[in-house]
Amino acid sequence: MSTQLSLGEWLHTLIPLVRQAGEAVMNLYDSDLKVREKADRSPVTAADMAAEAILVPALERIDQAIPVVSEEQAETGILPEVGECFWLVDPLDGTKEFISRNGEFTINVALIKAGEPILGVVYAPALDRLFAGAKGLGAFVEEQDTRRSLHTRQQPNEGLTVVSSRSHGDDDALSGFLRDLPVAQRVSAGSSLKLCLVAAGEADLYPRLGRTMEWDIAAGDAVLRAAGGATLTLDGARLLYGKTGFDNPHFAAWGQCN
Ligand SMILES: Nc1ncnc2c1ncn2[C@@H]1O[C@H](COP(=O)(O)O)[C@@H](OP(=O)(O)O)[C@H]1O
Ligand SMILES: [Mg+2]
Repeated sequence: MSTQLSLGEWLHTLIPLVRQAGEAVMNLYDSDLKVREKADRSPVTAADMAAEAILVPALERIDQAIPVVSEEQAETGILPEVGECFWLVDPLDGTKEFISRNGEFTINVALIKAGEPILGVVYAPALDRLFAGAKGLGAFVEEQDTRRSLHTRQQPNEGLTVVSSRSHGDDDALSGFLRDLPVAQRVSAGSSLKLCLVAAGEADLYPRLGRTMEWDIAAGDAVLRAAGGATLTLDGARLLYGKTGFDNPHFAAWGQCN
């Protein structure tokens, strides 16, 4: 990694940038949105584009040596060659939640090194929650003008709180996956917030048995790992990033796994 900045300095630089992208998204939240459907049939709006237009040039300016892979650029075929170290950006994750105006959408920036998400910032501007974390530095959330550190929790005696997608059902597969686990309750949430809820000890498990792309989850996964959690493939291996095509296999994100 050629950057002169440490992970702590990167976090310090990124947080105002991600907040700025969040402001641009919120400026469009109450407007009359035009929604276009992409090739994968997921929606995209002017808010996705506005946030990307802030994040991508800023990251490239700070360190030209680190390639940036961003969702909407990837959709138009702009995919840089990535080496050991690169950025993954989802300028608006949970676009469906943004369109239905339930607040559960996020701006996501992650730094990948050797297949591992080593730094991530996830901002939910409508909820006033910004999650961040980096390898070796731990994880934290900023809300209501205060910052507190985040840790995953031990599995409660009464059973697991399982969080799953609000908009992308994988119900049969999910029920099968959960059949032999001690589930106390199931909750739904949009976007990468699910990973952050596990990082914050507000949930214990997020199984995703449907399609996701690396930029959807890398920042939330970085926060989760920094808070003590793990994201595993169904074979039990740690999920890796920088895969051909940037799509993910099915996975389960755990607060604590034994
Ligand atoms: N069939 C599919 N192909 C590609 N991505 C999909 C998909 N179904 C869901 N997703 C991804 O899942 C994300 C939403 O996750 P969730 O269901 O957990 O809220 C979407 O992110 P975007 O909103 O950034 O497009 C979208 O990229
Ligand atoms: Mg997106």
